Amino acid sequence: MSQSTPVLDVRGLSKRFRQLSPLSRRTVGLIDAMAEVDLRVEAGRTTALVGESGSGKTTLARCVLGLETPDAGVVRIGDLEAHPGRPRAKERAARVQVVFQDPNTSLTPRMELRHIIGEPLVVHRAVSSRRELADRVAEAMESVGIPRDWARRRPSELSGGQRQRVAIARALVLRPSLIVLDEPVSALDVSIQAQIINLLEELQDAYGIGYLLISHDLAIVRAIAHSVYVMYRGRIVESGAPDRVLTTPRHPYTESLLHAEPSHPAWDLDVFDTTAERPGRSDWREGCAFAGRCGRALDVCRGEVPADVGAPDGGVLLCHHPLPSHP
Ligand SMILES: Nc1ncnc2c1ncn2[C@@H]1O[C@H](COP(=O)(O)OP(=O)(O)OP(=O)(O)O)[C@@H](O)[C@H]1O
Repeated sequence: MSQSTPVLDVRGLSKRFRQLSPLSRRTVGLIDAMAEVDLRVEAGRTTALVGESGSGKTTLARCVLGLETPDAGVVRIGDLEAHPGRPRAKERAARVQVVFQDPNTSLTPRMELRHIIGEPLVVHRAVSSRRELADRVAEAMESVGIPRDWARRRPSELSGGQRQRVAIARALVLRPSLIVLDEPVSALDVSIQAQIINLLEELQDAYGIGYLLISHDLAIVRAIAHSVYVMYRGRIVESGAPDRVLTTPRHPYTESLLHAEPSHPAWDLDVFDTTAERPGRSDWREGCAFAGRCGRALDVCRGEVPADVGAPDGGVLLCHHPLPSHP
């Protein structure tokens, strides 16, 4: 993978949650939601994070956004460095924004668009006059294809695609270097999805924004990502260029995602849900967490945590018995 300046550089990020008993609220176990994650997003590029439900994608995104404090590791956004002892959440918020999956729930339905889009500017004291506020809001609206004279309209008057444009305008208004896109089109009609994807690409080209894309939809990852990281049970098991990882995966888990894709593009079925009970090893304490589900598992996979053996394109490959490069 290329080594230009990252807008996001995550090193050794780990987060463990306490599992509480629903009755006594006592700790009954610990969940390693994310362990020793390294990840980069470069300016003007898109890094995709894929993995089934419960693999830790949201936890990683929340740690990047400063909504969750990791137990260990460093999050660098440009030259701003945050770590558990110095989270720097407020400073981070101006540089990294997020677009959520469902604009119907992420936008307050009865708030006027000018207030929804302008709010981050007010909260971060990024403007010095009402005039400047109105201009910045109008500029953000225009950049996402919403007419500036819609400023007094409300989300309840808009279609799903228009609402997602508003959510993107709100994310853009502070001119962040990084935007986390959390399933940005999966709540939209298929006919609208392509328009929003095109818009995101245009904005990236115009402003050089880095995107961290979380998506279950590999077609979207193929369409817009420049690099892809595959997460399983809190660890990155494979990474690299999408046209290599998603055509000749080396990790058996990545291959299983590709096999699940054609008939079930959302692949969040129970069988691919890491939170579901299943036989075999399920964590990384003594060996590979995927060994219990892996057709290629050897004794070593059950007894030793795999080290990164390196993917052919310079990415990560966490596997004792990877698939051949040219099957
Ligand atoms: N606040 C929390 N308290 C306890 N456990 C949590 C918490 N947040 C996440 N987890 C656990 O951490 C693991 C990773 O969850 P996470 O939501 O990050 O996965 P995900 O890949 O984003 O899943 P999805 O695609 O379903 O959103 C899961 O086992 C989840 O149950």
